[in-house]
Amino acid sequence: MSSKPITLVTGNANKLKEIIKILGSDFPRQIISKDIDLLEIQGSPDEVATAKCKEAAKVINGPVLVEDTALCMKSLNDLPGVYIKWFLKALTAENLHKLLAGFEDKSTYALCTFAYCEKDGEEVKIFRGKTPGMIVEARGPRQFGWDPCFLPDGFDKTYAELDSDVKNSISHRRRALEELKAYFS
Ligand SMILES: O=c1nc[nH]c2c1ncn2[C@H]1C[C@H](O)[C@@H](COP(=O)(O)OP(=O)(O)OP(=O)(O)O)O1
Ligand SMILES: [Mg+2]
Repeated sequence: MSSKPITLVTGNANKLKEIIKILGSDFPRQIISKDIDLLEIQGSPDEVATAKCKEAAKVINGPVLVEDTALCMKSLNDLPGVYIKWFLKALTAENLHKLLAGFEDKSTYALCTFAYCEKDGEEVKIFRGKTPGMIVEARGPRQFGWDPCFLPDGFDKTYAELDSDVKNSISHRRRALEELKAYFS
């Protein structure tokens, strides 16, 4: 495996902050970030992350890491899934819970999919993390996406209400990064 710095490509500053915090100072590879809004295809979370990674590898001459986050509602057969960004944009966090207004079952899981590739044309490695919970009316700071609407199982606070260290200890992103850390160490 190369020891070149890894370029993390994301247009989302909140994601970047969490990833750097979770990886911590003992991660063996240097991470540099690049803010490019990559084209996102339609498909499964793995397909979306893989396509993003290949796209990033074409732009960056070296190791690249990308991440895609999906929010999967059981009553909607896992939609909005990878399309959550557009649903959130259209509805805002204030109205997201209304998607499930006609359904008893509010259970939803957050899924984080990282895709890593050494360079353009090389195999793409996938790392996944999932956190189960449910959708509630927005509560807490409106700082990061759907955080105010997601109540992780076992907690009485939404992601937005939880201390960031607590979110980072149980989040979909944390769980995916544990897999990634295991691969790189
Ligand atoms: O932990 C999270 N807590 C709350 N909201 C979150 C979280 N993680 C992603 N999100 C939001 C951002 C975007 O509205 C959608 C995922 O879409 P997604 O394409 O992965 O993110 P993005 O386009 O903002 O950044 P990127 O440039 O890395 O693709 O869910
Ligand atoms: Mg995106």
